[in-house]
Amino acid sequence: MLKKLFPYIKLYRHYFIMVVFGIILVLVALGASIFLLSLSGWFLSATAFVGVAGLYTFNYMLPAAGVRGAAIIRTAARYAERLVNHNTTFKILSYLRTDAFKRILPFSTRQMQYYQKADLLNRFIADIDHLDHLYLRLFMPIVSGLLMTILIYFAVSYFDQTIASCIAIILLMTILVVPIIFYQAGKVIGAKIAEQKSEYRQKLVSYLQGQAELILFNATNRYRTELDEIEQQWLTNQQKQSTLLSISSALILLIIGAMTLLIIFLAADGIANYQQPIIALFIFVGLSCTEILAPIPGAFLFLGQVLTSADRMNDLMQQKPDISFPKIGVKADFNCGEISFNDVSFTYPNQPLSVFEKVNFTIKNGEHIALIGKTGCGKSTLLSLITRAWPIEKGQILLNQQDITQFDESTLRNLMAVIPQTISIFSDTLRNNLLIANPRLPDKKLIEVLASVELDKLTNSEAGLDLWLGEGGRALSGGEKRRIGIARALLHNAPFILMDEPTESLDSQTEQQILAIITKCYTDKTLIMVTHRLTQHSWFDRIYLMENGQLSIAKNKTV
Ligand SMILES: Nc1ncnc2c1ncn2[C@@H]1O[C@H](COP(=O)(O)OP(=O)(O)OP(=O)(O)O)[C@@H](O)[C@H]1O
Repeated sequence: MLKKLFPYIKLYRHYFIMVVFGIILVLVALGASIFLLSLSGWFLSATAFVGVAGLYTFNYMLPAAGVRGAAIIRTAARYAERLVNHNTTFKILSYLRTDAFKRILPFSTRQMQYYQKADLLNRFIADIDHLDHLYLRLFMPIVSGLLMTILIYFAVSYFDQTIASCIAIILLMTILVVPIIFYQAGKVIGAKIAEQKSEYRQKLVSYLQGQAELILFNATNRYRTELDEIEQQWLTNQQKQSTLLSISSALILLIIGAMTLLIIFLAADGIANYQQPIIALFIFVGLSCTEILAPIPGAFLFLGQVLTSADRMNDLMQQKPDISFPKIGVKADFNCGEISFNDVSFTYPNQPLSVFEKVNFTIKNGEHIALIGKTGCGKSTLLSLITRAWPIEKGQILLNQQDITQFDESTLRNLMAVIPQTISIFSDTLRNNLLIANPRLPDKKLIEVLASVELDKLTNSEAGLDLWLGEGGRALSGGEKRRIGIARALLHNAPFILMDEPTESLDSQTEQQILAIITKCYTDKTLIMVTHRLTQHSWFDRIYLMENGQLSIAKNKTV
């Protein structure tokens, strides 16, 4: 169990001072609370005991001031404790989220494909949130409970050693034994809740994203029923967890009640030795221990949930990236674009058949290449090997005679502009959608490039480059999205251009327009275009056919 939680417990060392400060404040708040109740109990008993005669002999002022002081300290310490401890938790959670995000950023496509987007989101939000129980619900109550037990022991033993020992033993046993019982009782339920929450969120996201298809195929109700079933199971488990929580509170009350009876019994035994109001003080110390014990069983009830979340985060965070880039790579020549594949073989993980076997070809600077082949023959895969989305199994890919593994990530990205099959439009302005390709360009350049891809009508509106695109913005047609992709590639201004079916699913007129833009804009770049329909074949220097894991030249301009 500790092994699973260790990576998260380790994080507390970054916030050591705040954690210690938090513990001190909890102790002050608990101490003030116990002192307040015990003193009030004693004060009431003492005043009743002295009766009217006490009006002249009893010092009312000092205990009353003590009660007031303890009440003020308790309120202030409780407030400060909440402030400090919640602040520490937020800091730890944000550190954890940032750290988790940094770790998954370098993951390869292979590693990312095992996680659905909704699952990742759930790990980042719900699982990390569960880990906050570790500090506020587990660590804090146990540590403060143990320290408070020691303090109470020394305070009460000033009056009576036996009663002090009795309180300390009962508190200690409760802090050490009760959590184990409730951890065992809540382990399975907690794990199920964490899993069901994740499953529900993933299904809900798919349900919302696939609304159009579900409605068209009349499958909304079926899907909704599955969703409701998971929700029902989740609620049932939450109900069981709440029942256990109530039982734990009842058990603590029972323990406190039994302890108070024992204190009365022990105090009554030595009644001749005490001033009578002191007995009330003992009783109220016992009763006020509820504050120490109340959060403990609940904390362990949630431990199963915390452990499942820790498992899910460990699974993500302990992976090493498949693809690593050197921190300082070799220098690249940005004025040349020559690419070579030397005996490159590649098989997708856990697949029986390889996609390529010993593929060899060289594309010279400025050449334009079309790559054709049947669906599923591996055209897109070939492009993704050049971008290092997947690690190659055997062979070598060279860009300007340098192995691609020797470039640092930023240099490799600056060497190539990629136009993928699906162009992502971000929910942002037209300007920011273009600047992802090159953040330092002035508006003038953006407008110029938009004009060259025949998208100037977008900037003709009043908003200009501030036109909002993506969700909630102006919906772009398929052809317009492709043009945005081409504009980004132009702004990136790299020697290699990789295009994955840039005219797929466009009507023939738009296709002609897009191809005309490509042939006009990329004349002096080295270009590889994956395509199914080859309409501008005279423009290409060579056409490669991919078949059975091999590349062959289907047409050569010079032949
Ligand atoms: N992530 C993956 N894991 C396992 N196999 C994959 C993965 N991606 C693609 N494949 C398989 O590898 C083969 C080549 O896929 P690829 O997408 O490169 O083909 P393609 O020629 O580009 O197809 P299309 O013309 O339909 O886009 C296919 O059989 C595909 O099922």
